[in-house]
Amino acid sequence: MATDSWALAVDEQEAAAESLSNLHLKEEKIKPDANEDRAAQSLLNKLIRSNLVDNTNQVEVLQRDPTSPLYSVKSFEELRLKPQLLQGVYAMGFNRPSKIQENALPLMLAEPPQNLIAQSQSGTGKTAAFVLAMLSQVEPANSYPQCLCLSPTYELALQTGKVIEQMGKFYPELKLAYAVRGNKLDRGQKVSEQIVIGTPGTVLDWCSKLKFIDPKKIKVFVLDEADVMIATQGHQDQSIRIQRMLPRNCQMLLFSATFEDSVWKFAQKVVPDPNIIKLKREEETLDTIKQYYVVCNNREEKFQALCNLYGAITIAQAMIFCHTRKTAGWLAAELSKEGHQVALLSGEMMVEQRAAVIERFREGKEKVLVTTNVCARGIDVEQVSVVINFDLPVDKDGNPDNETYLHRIGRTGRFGKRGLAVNMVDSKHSMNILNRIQEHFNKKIERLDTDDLDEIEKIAN
Ligand SMILES: Nc1ncnc2c1ncn2[C@@H]1O[C@H](COP(=O)(O)OP(=O)(O)OP(=O)(O)O)[C@@H](O)[C@H]1O
Repeated sequence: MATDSWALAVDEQEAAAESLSNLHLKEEKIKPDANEDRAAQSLLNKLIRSNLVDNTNQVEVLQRDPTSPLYSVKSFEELRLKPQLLQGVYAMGFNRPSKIQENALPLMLAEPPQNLIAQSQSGTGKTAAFVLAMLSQVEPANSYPQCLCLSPTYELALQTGKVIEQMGKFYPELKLAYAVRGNKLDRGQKVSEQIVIGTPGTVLDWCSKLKFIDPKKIKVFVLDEADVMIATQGHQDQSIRIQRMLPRNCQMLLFSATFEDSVWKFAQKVVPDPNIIKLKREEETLDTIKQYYVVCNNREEKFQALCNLYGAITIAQAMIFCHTRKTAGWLAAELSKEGHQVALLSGEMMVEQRAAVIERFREGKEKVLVTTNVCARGIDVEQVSVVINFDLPVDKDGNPDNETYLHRIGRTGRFGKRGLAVNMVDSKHSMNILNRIQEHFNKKIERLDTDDLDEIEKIAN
């Protein structure tokens, strides 16, 4: 997150300078902080995802009881799900369990139910897994909450709710309630729905102050997106307070896309005696990428160099990365003035708007996408074969951000597709950054003269 907060800080500085010059001192703009951005990123990923993220890495399983046999399933039938649920799974187009589901589902559906902490990158099937676990444990004849799921934001709760509704489609007696801000019940009323999904603050109120839910009757407790959750002030404490109200034999499940120390500490507080499942991210490499750099003196020259390259890069689809929203906005506008069709993906846009832009890009309706690092993080657009670093990625201290560099232009070995990366260098400082990136990966980055048409022709092929 270091880079993100750095870029946000740069944006804030720019915005501050702007507002000073406009003498709008009192109308201080409220900017989304890095945490909100993390939740937005997660939502964005959900909105644009239509498939599982493939992963060939081995799943690491740490069982609470190492002597019990390790089960994994290769089909949904093996799980002996209720027929209505199996029907729901197939209606969603799932033919077989994903890698993480192969191991997580037997553990979650075991008798007695087991606690679980699971970590794997976004899009690997975690949500579908815990939704299935909740739906399997519910007794529809009982009209009170039995499964409780915490999500970091209202929007993320709605997304998970949709999955519950889809998967439970053939289970009409099963009902779902949303414990989110603005969803009001009358005093003294009780929630009759069997599954409750909500944000920590509201769920805590519903369980304690307002007593809409009897926490002692909860059988399955899910804490989703733990990494996003703990990034929001107060959510960690609220989640722990909710967990403390649940019965001892309640099944506790926690999911996270990343696993920093802070997430791990939190997970251990809310999930006693856990089984642990981890799936590493697929490694990315620069082996199949041709890397170049272009020397310029300032932003205008970088723009000119980009225009020279434009014909060559638009043979395929390209992404252009800038450090701040402001540069990205400026660049997209300049390119448009030159008559180039480009799309802009910026942090100022609503998440839904961002999703629409990415969707158009994915469908090939847009060939060039200008964006900032913060905005593009975590978005995998596989067909992109050209990446332009209009600004090189740096961290908050101005050092090269190698991880982001690799993530922007690298490919997972399996796809092995060829790619092209062009880095714009406009100062001694950025040349130094480039050299350090080169050294770090021990991969040569060639100089490119964008006035030399033959050379440009060569890189495009
Ligand atoms: N077994 C499966 N077979 C095919 N598709 C699946 C399967 N499980 C999940 N999917 C689909 O793959 C996509 C990603 O799944 P899911 O949302 O469960 O992942 P996730 O790990 O929870 O991601 P996130 O961390 O973003 O919430 C969804 O579109 C989902 O419908």
